[in-house]
Amino acid sequence: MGVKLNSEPSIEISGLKFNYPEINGHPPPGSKPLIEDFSLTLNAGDRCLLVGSNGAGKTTILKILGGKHMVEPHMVRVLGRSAFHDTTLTGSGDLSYLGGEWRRDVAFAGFDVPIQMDVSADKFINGVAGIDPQRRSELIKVLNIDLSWRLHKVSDGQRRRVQICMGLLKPYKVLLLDEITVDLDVLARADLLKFLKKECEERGATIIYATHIFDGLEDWPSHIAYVANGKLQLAMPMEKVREISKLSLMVSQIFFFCNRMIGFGFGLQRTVKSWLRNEREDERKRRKERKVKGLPEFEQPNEGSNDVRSVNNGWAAGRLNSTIAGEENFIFSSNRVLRQ
Ligand SMILES: Nc1ncnc2c1ncn2[C@@H]1O[C@H](COP(=O)(O)OP(=O)(O)OP(=O)(O)O)[C@@H](O)[C@H]1O
Repeated sequence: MGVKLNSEPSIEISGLKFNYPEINGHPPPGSKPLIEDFSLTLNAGDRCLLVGSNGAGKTTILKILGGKHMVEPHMVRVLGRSAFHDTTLTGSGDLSYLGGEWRRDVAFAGFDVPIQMDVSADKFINGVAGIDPQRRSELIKVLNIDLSWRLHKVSDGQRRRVQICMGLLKPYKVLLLDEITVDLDVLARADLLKFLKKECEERGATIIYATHIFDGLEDWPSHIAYVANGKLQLAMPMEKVREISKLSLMVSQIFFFCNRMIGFGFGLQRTVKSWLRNEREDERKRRKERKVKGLPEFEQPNEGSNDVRSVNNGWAAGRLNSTIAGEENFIFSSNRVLRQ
């Protein structure tokens, strides 16, 4: 799949393990890894949707890929390099990460700029040096930005568009998107998705997009990856998903795998919903079984593997690896917390 401009994969995740460390820099002793046995390979031109329920680990995976958390270099390679250890990846703009939570600042070219200050969109966008003027104009058009906007007076969605524009100014090779379209109106979202698809098809960019919003995405991804409880449940080209989905219509009980994809006909949203519903049912069953066994209904954080210290990682506190800034001080998944 994808535009094979380079035989080397753009993204290679092999046997990724990760756990968030505590204040002492280590994960709780004996705790189960949050991300485990995670492997995924994507090539130039691939557009991968990353789906999963709240708390599944999508943001964590994207942050690891964006070099914000340290993992062993062989576990995660972006453009053949370790995102955490090779700071030129983000510095050069080859790797761009746009986070989903509302953030007040934009980090661009190493500077933190408050995006709600009294400054015009023009100054903000045109103030970045070394950008191809044609690309800049195209982005301003795609995101329908009025350069005279004063950023402290515009709406959340308008401010968000300026933020996204800043994040896309450099012609990245790998783009990590963590639900960036929540504030956008339908038209702005559709135009942005179209632009991003073109970037993959024409320039061979690789995009991973974590989202819960499937409207208008039917024809967008080339691949889909479904994550649950930090584990990759499946990852495959969309054609294959469609094939299996069709097949599952004809033969209703093919095998477990297909059951996870059944919708009545292919519908991305329906398909993902059925995965999540199955996951929730499995979880309920597990909880029931635990109760019967006299165990606490919810798994305790330190149940599971014996030694996670060896697989951890550490935390890259304060590193400015993302195009849009913001280190989070919360421990819930990003979509579980209220925005500031
Ligand atoms: N800094 C942190 N320290 C400890 N645990 C964390 C931290 N950040 C997230 N977690 C935990 O990691 C798990 C996965 O969170 P993550 O944000 O990756 O999920 P997600 O799939 O992106 O969810 P959502 O769809 O809600 O955005 C959650 O259980 C969350 O509580």
